[in-house]
Amino acid sequence: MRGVVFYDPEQEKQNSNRTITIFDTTLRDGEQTPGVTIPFDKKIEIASQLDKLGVDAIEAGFPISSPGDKESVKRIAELGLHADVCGLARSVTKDIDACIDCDVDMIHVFIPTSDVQREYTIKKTREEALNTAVEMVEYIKSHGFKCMFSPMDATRTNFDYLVEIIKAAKAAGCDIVNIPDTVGVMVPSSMYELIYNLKKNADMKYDIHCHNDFGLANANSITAAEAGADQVQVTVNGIGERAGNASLAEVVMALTSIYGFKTNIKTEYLTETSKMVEKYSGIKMPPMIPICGDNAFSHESGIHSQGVLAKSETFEPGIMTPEMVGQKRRIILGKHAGRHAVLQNLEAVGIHPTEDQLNEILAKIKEIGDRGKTVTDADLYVVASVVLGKKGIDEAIKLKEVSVMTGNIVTPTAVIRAESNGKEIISAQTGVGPVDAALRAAEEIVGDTKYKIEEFSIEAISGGSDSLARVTIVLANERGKSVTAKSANADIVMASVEALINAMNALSGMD
Ligand SMILES: CC(=O)SCCNC(=O)CCNC(=O)[C@H](O)C(C)(C)COP(=O)(O)OP(=O)(O)OC[C@H]1O[C@@H](n2cnc3c(N)ncnc32)[C@H](O)[C@@H]1OP(=O)(O)O
Ligand SMILES: CC(C)C(=O)C(=O)O
Repeated sequence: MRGVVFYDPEQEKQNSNRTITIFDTTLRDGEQTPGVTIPFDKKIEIASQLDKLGVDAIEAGFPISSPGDKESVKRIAELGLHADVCGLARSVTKDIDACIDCDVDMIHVFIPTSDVQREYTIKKTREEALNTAVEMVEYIKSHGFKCMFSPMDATRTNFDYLVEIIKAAKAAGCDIVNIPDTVGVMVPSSMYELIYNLKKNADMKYDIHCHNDFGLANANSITAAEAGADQVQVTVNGIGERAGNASLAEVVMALTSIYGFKTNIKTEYLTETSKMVEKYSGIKMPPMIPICGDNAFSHESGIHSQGVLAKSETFEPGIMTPEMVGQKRRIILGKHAGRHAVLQNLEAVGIHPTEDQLNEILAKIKEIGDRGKTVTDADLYVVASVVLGKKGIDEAIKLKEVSVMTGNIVTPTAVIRAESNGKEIISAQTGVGPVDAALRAAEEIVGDTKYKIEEFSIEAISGGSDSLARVTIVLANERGKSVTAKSANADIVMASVEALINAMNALSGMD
């Protein structure tokens, strides 16, 4: 294991000889997140992205659950992906038949084995549940499909019974047994003991499926791999029932970067995959989530920024870099910033202040930060322009008027009047909505191919219909230089246009 005090080279050698396969269940357990339905076409896109990422298996859905789910599992199975496509089935033949109809590669059949679930859900005795499981595995195998068997709630199941049912499933031809920690009650030490003892008593290929009720899903999954599990079940961003599942990015990076295991994941696609699932599931990730979160490689504190600028490993793990996971390192300016960070951000856009100017710029940034604002690239440029007496804000684009027309029987249309380099310009555009129309019109002020909006996000700062809208825009010029600008306004169209004009002003100053 790397990055720990007690480094054990023998353990690292053993781990590096093992490839842990990744079974992704974003489209099945992930979609069981309360309130989440991923549209059909987005499921197809996510499946293709997961395949590009290199997951070994994709649980595409639960075909019996709805005609729509069955259709999407079938369509994903037809894509000809490199990953095995799997469908979920209860221990009833109609569920298995629905998976067979989809022509998946693998059928995942489950039956509750803990006393509480067995008695209160399927109402079968231990013996009846075991016999049903055997029948179902035999049914799947007789149709020529790969079979994964899950004794559901395995971690609350009597150990001797668990071994007995696993042995029976193995004898019936099951290819891999999944051990679900259905309600997330394990801790790493009990998980290690369970998998180690299962391997000893019922030698089999094992998969692990951990829920995050106590926040231990990732740790338990990794420990299961250490104890001998061959495969881990994960979801992108850890979405899933209740508190969710183990997170694909976090488990994969810990397995590979810390423990030295191999996986087939092309880690440079982790962040784009996370962003795709965030968008299509509607479950917004907090900035501080590991690996793919916006803050995962961001530094605002002056001491950290200075260290990272000198050598990134001072305040980053080093064994995992932003590039490895498709991220960017960001030096954020705010009330905690220091001179090194400000200087580097200015020099990156060709501004070279004197010592005194730098101190003045820093003081102004702290003033803005103390008012609770993050200082965007656009803010920094305006501050630097004023301090350096260089192209001031007076020469920038000045917004004079924004008017929009929208409704159910008119095409959304916007008119913008602005002054650019002393010349008045009026532009009008239509769009899919009022914000789109207004942004198109604003872009036209400088010529619509000069800048490209790389990112646009809008959020309501306070609740209610009178909430302030905060817009963040990342704008790039033809040479690939980009700036971030924000604006807040009670009117979403105004907030959007102001953010775009702020960004244009910052970029035009750098031309
Ligand atoms: C831990 C997990 O994530 S398991 C997967 C959970 N996912 C889902 O439930 C999402 C999709 N589910 C659905 O669309 C529906 O629940 C369906 C189509 C599967 C079943 O719907 P319904 O027939 O209306 O039953 P309902 O959902 O109310 O109850 C579940 C039934 O499945 C039975 N059941 C549950 N698990 C199993 C199992 N592994 N094997 C056999 N039967 C099972 C229950 O005993 C109950 O049967 P009953 O109706 O005879 O009492
Ligand atoms: C179907 C099984 C594997 C499951 O999702 C669980 O037990 O959480």
